[in-house]
Amino acid sequence: MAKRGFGLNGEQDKEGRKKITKESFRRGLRIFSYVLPYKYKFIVGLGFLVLSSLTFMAFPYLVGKLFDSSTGNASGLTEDINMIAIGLFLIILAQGIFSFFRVYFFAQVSENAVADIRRDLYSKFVQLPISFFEKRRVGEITSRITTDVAQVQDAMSITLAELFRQTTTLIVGIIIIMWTSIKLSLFMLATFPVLVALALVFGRKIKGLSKKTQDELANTNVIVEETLQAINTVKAFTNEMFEVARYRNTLGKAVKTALSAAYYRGAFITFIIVGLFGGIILVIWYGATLVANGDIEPGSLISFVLYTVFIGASVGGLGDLYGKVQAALGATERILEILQEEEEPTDKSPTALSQVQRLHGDISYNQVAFSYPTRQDIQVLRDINFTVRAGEKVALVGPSGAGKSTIIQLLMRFYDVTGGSLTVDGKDIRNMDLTTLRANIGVVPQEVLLFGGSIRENIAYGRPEATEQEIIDAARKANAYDFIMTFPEGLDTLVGERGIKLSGGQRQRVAIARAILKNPAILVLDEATSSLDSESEHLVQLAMDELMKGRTTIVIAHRLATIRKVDKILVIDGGEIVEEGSHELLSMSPDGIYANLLKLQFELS
Ligand SMILES: Nc1ncnc2c1ncn2[C@@H]1O[C@H](COP(=O)(O)OP(=O)(O)OP(=O)(O)O)[C@@H](O)[C@H]1O
Repeated sequence: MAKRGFGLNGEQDKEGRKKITKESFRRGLRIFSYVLPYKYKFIVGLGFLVLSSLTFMAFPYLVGKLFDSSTGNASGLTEDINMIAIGLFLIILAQGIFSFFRVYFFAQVSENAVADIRRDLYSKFVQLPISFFEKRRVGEITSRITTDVAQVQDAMSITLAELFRQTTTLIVGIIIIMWTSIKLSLFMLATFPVLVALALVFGRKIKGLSKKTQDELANTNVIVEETLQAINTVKAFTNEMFEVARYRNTLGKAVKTALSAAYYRGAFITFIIVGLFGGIILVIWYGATLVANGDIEPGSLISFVLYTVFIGASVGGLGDLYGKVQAALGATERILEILQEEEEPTDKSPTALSQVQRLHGDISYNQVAFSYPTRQDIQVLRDINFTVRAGEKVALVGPSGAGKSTIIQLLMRFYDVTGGSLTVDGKDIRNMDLTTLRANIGVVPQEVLLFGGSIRENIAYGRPEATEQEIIDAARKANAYDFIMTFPEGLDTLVGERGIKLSGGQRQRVAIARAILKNPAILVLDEATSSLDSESEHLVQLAMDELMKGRTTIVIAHRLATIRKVDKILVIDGGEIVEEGSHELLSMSPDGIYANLLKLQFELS
């Protein structure tokens, strides 16, 4: 099951709707700050909305007059049937033109405002700390930027206009019918509120169900997303049918909810038809007796009935809109919650990267302890003490889950230490500018993920402003240039989706070229666990050696053969440093973990 919504509070139900209270409404209105830059267009759109809503109200009046003049009951301006018909036509024409401009202007406002919201959300997402993403599923985060924003857009363009139109119809309609005949109006209104109340209760139930249907559908999408992202795993485990069954199951649930929603929707429509038309028959019957008594003109009865239909339709529509406003308020709340999340303290100025101060690369871990924010009960690191002087090379070895990657994550300040301190060039990294720190660290990760663009773009990711020559030099140093040139499009070869798929060793060399281009003072090499063929391995190793020159390097080593030359090896186990020393020293103590790991790997190979 997807976790739903962020920080749902008491006023927000589990379906993500928001009770319409004064407070929630006031908070929801804050999203309209995004409309402010387009306020003039918004006001013009609003003007057309008022005009189109009001012109429409003249329609029943003129139809009544048309009827009166056809039966010879009219006088003055409304005597001429043709004139009234032309008037009617003009009104409809005006209504059509006003509606066009209303839609046009509101679309301009909502499309732009919504793009601004999406831009801000995205910019927020990429600047939020890693811990934010660990607490949520990707599908859930993307739905903020897609579904929730779409709901706000609906609210800004359609819902708001409809709300206004229906309310105007209701109020102006009631005023006009009162003015036409108090008696008939009172008769109509005596039957109407009952229908209104029932319609609202019904409407609410339906909104709840349709939201539930949407959520069930979202759950089915989560399965599609997850399995498509990990399609290799699904196939490797021959779990296709298992996934199909899982998907079918959730689809079944969605259909069940959708059908139950449809049942209520059908009943609602029946109720509206029977109830409202029944009401209209009553009004016509009573109105006919008034006409027979000479209390009102026949034309007025026709106008009255038309206004009653309008009023009825707007009441039905308002029930629908109530749910939409609720949903939009819920979506707004979730969007605003994200926009208020605290970003990482990186330097966002445009010159930040070009003016980064270069660090020496002295690193020191002082009694570092750490637990992940999502699992605070488990201490992943305890009492980690070591220093790496600028230019030195240190290797971290140890069993899987020992805490090696965590040690690196702390250096990147993806998380803050929970005990002790971590200094670079003698300064606690918590007091250091985050952009400076990260700009000085280059990472070649275990699993290199390339972006879907060209090889050139992927290398230039290390320094987007790099020149063509610098990119080529970096590719050469990384032993990547030769294989890149074997592709017909060279550096322009697309990788990933729709492009060429690079082998593990090739991807690593692209990542190395990227790191060379970044030219960091500190380097983190996370060795691939999967071994490459010896030719590829040799090329990668040479590229790594080139990359390490003159940089402080921390290697997470899985294949011990590659780290004999490092200055110091730290053996990590259970979140602690259990052995420390050079390869020669550690391999000499026969009972040591390192010596045993070495023996094990030797036997395996
Ligand atoms: N993001 C996370 N949230 C919570 N716990 C985590 C997280 N990442 C790792 N852990 C836990 O922290 C411990 C150390 O993990 P870490 O990835 O540092 O080990 P490692 O030595 O790098 O292992 P490997 O060699 O398999 O990569 C493990 O028990 C792991 O389950």
